[in-house]
Amino acid sequence: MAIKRSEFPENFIFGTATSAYQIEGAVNEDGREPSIWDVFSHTPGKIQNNENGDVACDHYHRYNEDVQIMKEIGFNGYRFSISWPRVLFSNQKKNQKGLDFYNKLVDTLLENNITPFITLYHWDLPYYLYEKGGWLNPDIALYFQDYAALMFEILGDRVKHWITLNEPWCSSYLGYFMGKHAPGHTNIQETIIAAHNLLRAHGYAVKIFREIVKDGIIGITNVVSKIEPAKESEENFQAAILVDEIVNGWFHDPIIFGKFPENAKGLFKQLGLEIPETDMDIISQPIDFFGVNYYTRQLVEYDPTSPYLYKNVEGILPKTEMGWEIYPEGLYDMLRKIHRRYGLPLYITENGMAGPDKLQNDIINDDYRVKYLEKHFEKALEAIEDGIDLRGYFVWSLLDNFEWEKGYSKRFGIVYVDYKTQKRYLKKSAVWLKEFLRK
Ligand SMILES: N#[N+]C[C@@H]1[C@@H](O)[C@H](O)[C@@H](O)[C@@H]2O[C@H]12
Repeated sequence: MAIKRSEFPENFIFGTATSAYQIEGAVNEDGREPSIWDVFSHTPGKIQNNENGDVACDHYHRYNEDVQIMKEIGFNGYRFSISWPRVLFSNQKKNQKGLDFYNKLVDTLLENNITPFITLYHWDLPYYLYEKGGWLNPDIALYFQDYAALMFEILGDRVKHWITLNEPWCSSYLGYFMGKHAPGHTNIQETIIAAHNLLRAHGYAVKIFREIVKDGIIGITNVVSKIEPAKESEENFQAAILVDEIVNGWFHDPIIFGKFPENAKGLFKQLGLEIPETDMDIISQPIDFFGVNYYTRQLVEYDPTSPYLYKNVEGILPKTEMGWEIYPEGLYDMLRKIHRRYGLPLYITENGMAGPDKLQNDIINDDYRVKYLEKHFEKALEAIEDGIDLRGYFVWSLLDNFEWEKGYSKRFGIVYVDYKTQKRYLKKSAVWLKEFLRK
C-alpha cells in the first residue's frame, strides 16, 4: 500500500533544502565578498571539471521562480542557508543589499505559506576570516556570534526555526583532514581543533539567540551515518563503536553531555593529539532539536595497520551516483538511536539521492528517486509511529546544484536545472511529491 501524506501528523513539515554557495551564484554581486569556497573552487584541480559556484542555479536572481516551484509541489517548509560573506563586510559593517535579498526571500516564502528554516553556516566561511586562522582561531566563535546576532535581529521577527551549523563533521574532517573540501588542509590535529571551535561557535550563537529571538527554536544539523561492522566479529563491533563516536558522537555528545565520547577521545590521545575542551558549558547549553542529515550507512572493519584502527569496506547494496548504498533502514536506526540517546525532537534536515538524471523531450524519468523517497518516507513514518519525536523531513535537494568537489556532475535535485539556459524542469519525483503531498 503506497504511503500517504495523511498518515503523517497534520503539522509535520514536508520541505526541501538547499545551501547558499550551491545555488545562489551572483558571487561578485551587491558587494558579496569571497568565501573559502570561492577561493577553493577557483584553485585548479580541486573541483571536478574545474567548476565553481560563480553562477550555480542563479538563485540570487531567480528566487521568486524557485519559491513558486516549491509552492506548486506543495512543500510547507524550506531550509536554506545564509551566505555569511554576502551580509557582512570584512570591516564588520552589514551589507544591506545582501540582507535585502534574504528579507525578500523570507517574505516571499511566508506569502506562499512556506515556513523558512535558516542554516547560519553551510560551509562558506568569509575568506578574510580564514586569513585570520578560520576555524583554527578561537576568536572565530565570537565572529560567528556577531554574524548570528545580526541575522537574528534582521530576520528573527519572521523566522522562528534556526540551525547554527550544517554538518560540522564535514567542515572539520573534509576541510581540515581529507582536504577534499575548503580550505583543503590535511592535518588531523587541525581537524580536532576546528571541530571544537565549530562547536564553540554553535554554543555562542545559541547563547545570543536566547536573548534576541525569544519565541523561536534553534538546533544544529549533523550528518549521521549508520555505522555497521562489515563482518560480524568482536573486533569489528568495537571498530564500529569507535567510528560511530568519531563520526556521530563527537558532534552530538558535547552538545548534550558537555564532553567528547570516551573511546574516540582515548584513541586521539593515544595518537598524541591535543583535545581542546574549553567552553564545554557554552557548547552544551540547551538546544531545541537536532537536525539529521541521513544518506547511507558506513561499513567498517578493524584494521590494526591503520592509526585509527579501522578501514571502510564497500557494501553490496544498490548505490546512488555518489557510490552511497541505498539503505533506508539506517534512517530508522539512526533516528531511534539519536532520539533515545539525546531525547530531543528531530528534523530530517536532508535526505535524497544523486541519480543518472537525463533530460529527454523535457522529461526526466527518475523513478529510482521516487522509490528512494518512498522507502525513506516509510522509515520516517515508522519512526513516528514508534514514538520518535520526528517533526519534519526536508528533501535534498530542490534543485540540481553545485555538489562541492563533484562540481555539477551529481544531480540531487527533484527539479532538473539546465545550467546553460537556467531553465528548471520538474522531474518525475517532483510530480510524484506534488501528488503525495496532496493525499
Ligand atoms: N554530498 N552530498 C549531498 C549533500 C550536500 O550537497 C550538502 O551540502 C551537505 O549538507 C550534505 O552532504 C550532503
